[in-house]
Amino acid sequence: MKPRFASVALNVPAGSDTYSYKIVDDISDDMLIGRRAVVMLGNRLMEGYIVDITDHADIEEDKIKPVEALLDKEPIFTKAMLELAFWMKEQYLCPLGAALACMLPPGVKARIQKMIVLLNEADVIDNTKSLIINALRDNKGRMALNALKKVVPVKNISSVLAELERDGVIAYEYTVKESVRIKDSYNEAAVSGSISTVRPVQQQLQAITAINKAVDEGEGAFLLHGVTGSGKTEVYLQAIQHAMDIGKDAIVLVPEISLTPQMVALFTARFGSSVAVWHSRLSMGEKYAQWWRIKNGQAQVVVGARSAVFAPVQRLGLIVLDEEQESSYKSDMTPKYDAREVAKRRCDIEAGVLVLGSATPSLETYYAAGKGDMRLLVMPDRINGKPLPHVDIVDMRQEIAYGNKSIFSRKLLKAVAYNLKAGQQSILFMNRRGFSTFVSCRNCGLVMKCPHCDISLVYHSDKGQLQCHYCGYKIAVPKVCPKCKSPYIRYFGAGTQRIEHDVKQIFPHARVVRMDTDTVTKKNAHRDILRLVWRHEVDILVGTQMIAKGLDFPEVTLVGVVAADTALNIPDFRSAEDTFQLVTQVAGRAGRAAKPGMVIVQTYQPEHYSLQAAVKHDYESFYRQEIEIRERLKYPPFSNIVKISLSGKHLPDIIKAAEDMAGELHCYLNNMCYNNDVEILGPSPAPMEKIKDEYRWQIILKVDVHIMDDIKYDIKRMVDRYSCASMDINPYSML
Ligand SMILES: Nc1ncnc2c1ncn2[C@@H]1O[C@H](COP(=O)(O)OP(=O)(O)OP(=O)(O)O)[C@@H](O)[C@H]1O
Ligand SMILES: [Zn+2]
Ligand SMILES: [Zn+2]
Repeated sequence: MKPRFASVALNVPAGSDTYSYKIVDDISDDMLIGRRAVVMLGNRLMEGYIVDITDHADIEEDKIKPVEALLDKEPIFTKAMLELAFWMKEQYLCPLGAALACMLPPGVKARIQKMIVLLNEADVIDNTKSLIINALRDNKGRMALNALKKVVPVKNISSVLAELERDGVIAYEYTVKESVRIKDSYNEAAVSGSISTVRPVQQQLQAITAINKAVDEGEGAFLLHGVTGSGKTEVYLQAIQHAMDIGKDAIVLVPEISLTPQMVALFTARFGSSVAVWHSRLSMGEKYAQWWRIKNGQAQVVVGARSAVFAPVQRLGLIVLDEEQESSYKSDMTPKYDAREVAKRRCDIEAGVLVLGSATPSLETYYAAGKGDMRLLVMPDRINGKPLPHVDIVDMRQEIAYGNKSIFSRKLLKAVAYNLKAGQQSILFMNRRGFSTFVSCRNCGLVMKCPHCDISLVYHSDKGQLQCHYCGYKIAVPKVCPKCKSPYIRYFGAGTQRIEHDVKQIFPHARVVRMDTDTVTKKNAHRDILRLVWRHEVDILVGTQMIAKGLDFPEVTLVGVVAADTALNIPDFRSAEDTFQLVTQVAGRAGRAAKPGMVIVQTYQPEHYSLQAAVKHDYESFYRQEIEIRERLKYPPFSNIVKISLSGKHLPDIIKAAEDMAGELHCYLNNMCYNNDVEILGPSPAPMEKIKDEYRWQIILKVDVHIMDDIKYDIKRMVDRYSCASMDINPYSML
């Protein structure tokens, strides 16, 4: 037989994509490609993934080691998934092994143990050898290498073992332990609810028809732009049903925070035990079980957060991304992938149909739809002809001029009072948690900052603590200023705790509940709070982003955006877009059922175009103004952003590295005559200059979309030469 070699991808940070190993077993190529295997790299045993079988090796044949062991009974990656991984490697410049690793459930990573097996008890004179043989005999002829090393603590044990193996006295074996214990399969899907039938309305029907046709044809990409409460979910459900009817599978991605029990119940009510749920709150064992349910075809509908885009469905029909504008679809860890792009690519490879849905599409996506890269489906009306809520802007400067120093405008207070009286529910939205967002000394002006991060500490009233929201550092609130010893400590800036506190003072009889990451830490707390709201056992719900999107509470008629400026003032080119989206989304929680809704937006910049457009529910107008700015300033979608981050404990080193790298970049672009196609911003300190004792500098490149592929590998190579540097292509956070 001709020699065969496996190209094995390993999840190691640097180095080649694949390494060659000899195949010794008599197994067909098809049973090898996509299979997990144990191989030796240097003197380490590693788990790797066979991505190809060839008849030639990339190094001299006699230097090539054999594949030590094959894992699983059959390949775990399909050819399509391998192709997707190869694409990710090029797109995100990540190691091939890292791309493949994120397609497996976290628990699948094997713990590999090298075992020594005694084959015959030869008489030996060598002392070490007889020690080894005796030890093995005492252990029923089989020992893990590590255990043996403890019993026979000699330095040269490896070479002695090699001799014993050559003489046929011992052999090696590998035992592979999956690091998860498989518990009972996760059973969220079993709680099926009542199957309500919904009759789609005209605008839904048009969308459904178009998507279904594409699913039949196995090709197509859509942007479903439907206002809040227009019934997008029903479109997804019908399209999924259709895919299932013709024997295909569907993946539905939702932002982690929208993956509420309500959302899951909606899918399980419709599709029962065909649903697999995939989110970060699952334990490793649960994820592992779900993954295999999908892989084995027991689940045809996967509902999950970002990483569910890799769910191993067998016959992909449809991938839906709800709230496609959400930044959480972009991973900020290697591989730094964008689930929207991965979904698109996966659909192209596996003849699936992509549906991106949103009331406030990202600029990039809407631009792509405008160019014809995907088809635009519009649902301009709310279900049952419900009007969109009336939005009022309150100029907080005038409140101050009037002498109102409270965090609530007179208008908002009046509206809350009215709602309480009328027995209707209200939502107060604030996208910062804690009580006061910064604390300073009135005497010397010292601002209390985290000693590890260049960030103000946030006061948490329930614990009497100052906390850093980046590293978790906590201290008791100081009684006197640490610098000048003055007792006059002042608290500025309101967070959700403050809103809750003040609202309870003003309306002592109101039932107020707060929902943010501080109040949902306990298991089921999230569900319990939403249930209270659902049963109308709450009058006022105070919360962060967590309550801004997707929630469908019929009794909520008032939404107050307490400080629209917090999002607007973030130093990021997306801040206007984020603000428009946030205000539109949170406003969309109001007046979804019988009673009309009302929204009050408090701000110090009432004239800002993102707020003006949000007031009118005018996405188009916002888009036109924002896209013009993006084009003028060459921001995405008119360029690709490459963010090069440099971080480390020693600031001068970081600055030096940043300057050196910027010099190299300028020189490179000059030599390649790319000066007009790439703009270099910085080096400069990151907006958050220090986090967890690490200083952070950055260089931002705005790269013309046409030359990105020509230069990205060169830039990556430059960045890789600096151990303190990393790069991210089209990041979602510039902080
Ligand atoms: N054809 C229909 N007939 C009656 N009710 C419907 C129909 N379609 C959807 N609904 C109901 O309308 C409400 C709003 O729908 P849905 O939550 O899907 O809106 P959405 O477009 O996802 O909004 P958002 O962007 O705010 O999440 C839901 O309560 C849903 O059950
Ligand atoms: Zn002071
Ligand atoms: Zn900190």
